[in-house]
Amino acid sequence: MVKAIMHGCNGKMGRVITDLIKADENIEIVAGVDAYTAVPNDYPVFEKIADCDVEADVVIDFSNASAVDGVLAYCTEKQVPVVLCTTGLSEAQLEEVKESSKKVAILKSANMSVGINLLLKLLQNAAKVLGPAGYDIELVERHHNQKLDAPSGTAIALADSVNEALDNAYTYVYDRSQRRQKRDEKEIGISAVRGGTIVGEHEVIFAGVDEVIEFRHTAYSRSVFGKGAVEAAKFLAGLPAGMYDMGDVIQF
Ligand SMILES: NC(=O)c1ccc[n+]([C@@H]2O[C@H](COP(=O)([O-])OP(=O)(O)OC[C@H]3O[C@@H](n4cnc5c(N)ncnc54)[C@H](O)[C@@H]3O)[C@@H](O)[C@H]2O)c1
Ligand SMILES: O=C(O)C1=N[C@H](C(=O)O)CCC1
Repeated sequence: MVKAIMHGCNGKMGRVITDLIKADENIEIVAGVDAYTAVPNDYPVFEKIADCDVEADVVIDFSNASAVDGVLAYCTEKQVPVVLCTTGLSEAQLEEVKESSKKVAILKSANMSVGINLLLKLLQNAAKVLGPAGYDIELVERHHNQKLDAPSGTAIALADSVNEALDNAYTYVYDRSQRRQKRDEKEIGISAVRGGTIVGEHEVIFAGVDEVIEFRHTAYSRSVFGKGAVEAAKFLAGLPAGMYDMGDVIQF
């Protein structure tokens, strides 16, 4: 039985994962961490991860970028692998994730769903054909009105996947409002929409002369992320230091 600490246990994703793990006989939550503690839980909850003295095999993190430094410090010190799902990390934090992965197992993914992880691969084939053929590449993401970061971590991951297939020759443009010029051929435009309770939508648009090809992923519930995170936690527990991603968990 894998013992997990749920970091961000009282947030939207923390609640989804708590329910999923209750129904899974191979993993249990032995402790939670959340700055907001006014929620009844079946496991002990600590306000800060540094206060958590419960032994575990893995940490699952869905919290806030400001909390991630503490998660990395805890996991490297206690030698507990971590499934890092929080988005909106700074460049310095991304560097720290890399450094920490030399000391402990880290699985970082902006999106735990099967669909997005498949899309990351499919897009590379499309980009290799459509990029050199001169198709313009644009990305649109839509999320709920509570989301703090923009663009989504998934949008950045999709753009990175396309860009990697094109020898990283493209730059990202997030806002055209101050520009009075045509788009560059080697741009990926990334637009973010926020509203209501939209769980998560991503569109990757290849626009050519007289034709448009679009790839779209829609998450209808948070359980698509939750299921992936639980599988990732079971996969990561006990693994040596290193950087892992959902491609290691889902074998396509
Ligand atoms: N990788 C994925 O598949 C995926 C999917 C959904 C959400 N996310 C990301 O996960 C994060 C959380 O999403 P959410 O919708 O659950 O958000 P949320 O705001 O509903 O929940 C976050 C929880 O973290 C807690 N928290 C914040 N700072 C903390 C701290 N310093 N210490 C302890 N707890 C703290 C909050 O109190 C809250 O309960 C976001 O960054 C989001 O973008 C990733
Ligand atoms: O609800 C969120 O917040 C989500 N965040 C991730 C992102 O930023 O890509 C994944 C989708 C849901």
